[in-house]
Amino acid sequence: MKLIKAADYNEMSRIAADYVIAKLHENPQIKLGMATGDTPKGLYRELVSDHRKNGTSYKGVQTFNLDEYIGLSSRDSQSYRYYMDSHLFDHIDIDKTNTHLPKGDVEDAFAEAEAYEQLIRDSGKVDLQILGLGGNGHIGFNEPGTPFGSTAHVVELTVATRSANAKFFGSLDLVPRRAITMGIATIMESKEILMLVSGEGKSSALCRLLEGPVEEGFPASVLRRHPHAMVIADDAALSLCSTQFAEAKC
Ligand SMILES: O=P(O)(O)OC[C@H]1O[C@](O)(CO)[C@@H](O)[C@@H]1O
Repeated sequence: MKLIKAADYNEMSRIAADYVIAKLHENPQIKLGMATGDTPKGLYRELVSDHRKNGTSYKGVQTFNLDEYIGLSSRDSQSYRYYMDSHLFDHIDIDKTNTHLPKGDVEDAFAEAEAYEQLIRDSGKVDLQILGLGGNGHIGFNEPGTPFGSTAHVVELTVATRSANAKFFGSLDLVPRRAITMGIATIMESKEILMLVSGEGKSSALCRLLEGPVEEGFPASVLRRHPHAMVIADDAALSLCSTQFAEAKC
């Protein structure tokens, strides 16, 4: 796993954007795996700004999001579909029919999870998967203990994850209890993975990812088995990690 150090959130976002844009120029039909949450907002802001300034086109791009809350429709301002439209898709020239997320407002969430896995498989491999890091090590909504072999599935969210996301809903009670997420095997099928980590609050999780064992109890640790995984972390996120690792520039 490769580690790139950034001074702060803005630098992390710019480095990530430059990387994504370079990949997009190499392959205008790139399949991007998208993440939500606070962390990638700066990346999306940079992509929008580059699109406006330099005209980078997304006409041939397909996207596949990691997850969606069960029970929220695409019009709900807390749904991940709404997040993606408002932070990125509405501001670039992407064909929205090429942007994919699991549907949260379906009758049969289990069937939707299976259909989403199939859709990703039928589309070929995701070229570049963007990830954030949950404080408990979750990636997508794969909570600690999720088997590394898991494909897209319905998940009961932990209180830790719901509490972390209560900031978006205003109260814990309003955070949905279930979600559909790509599985860990789905994520690991991507040709390349780019994880973004920012802030002191993520530092102990980041150290465990960089220095701890690879184990299902800490889902993100699986990335150490991926041949092309890269983490861009800012100084605050690296602040608790061992000096030796924190100073390593790969
Ligand atoms: O970027 P944040 O808001 O810290 O969230 C980290 C991770 O948690 C999630 O929001 C899910 O809880 C992911 O989508 C995200 O990658």
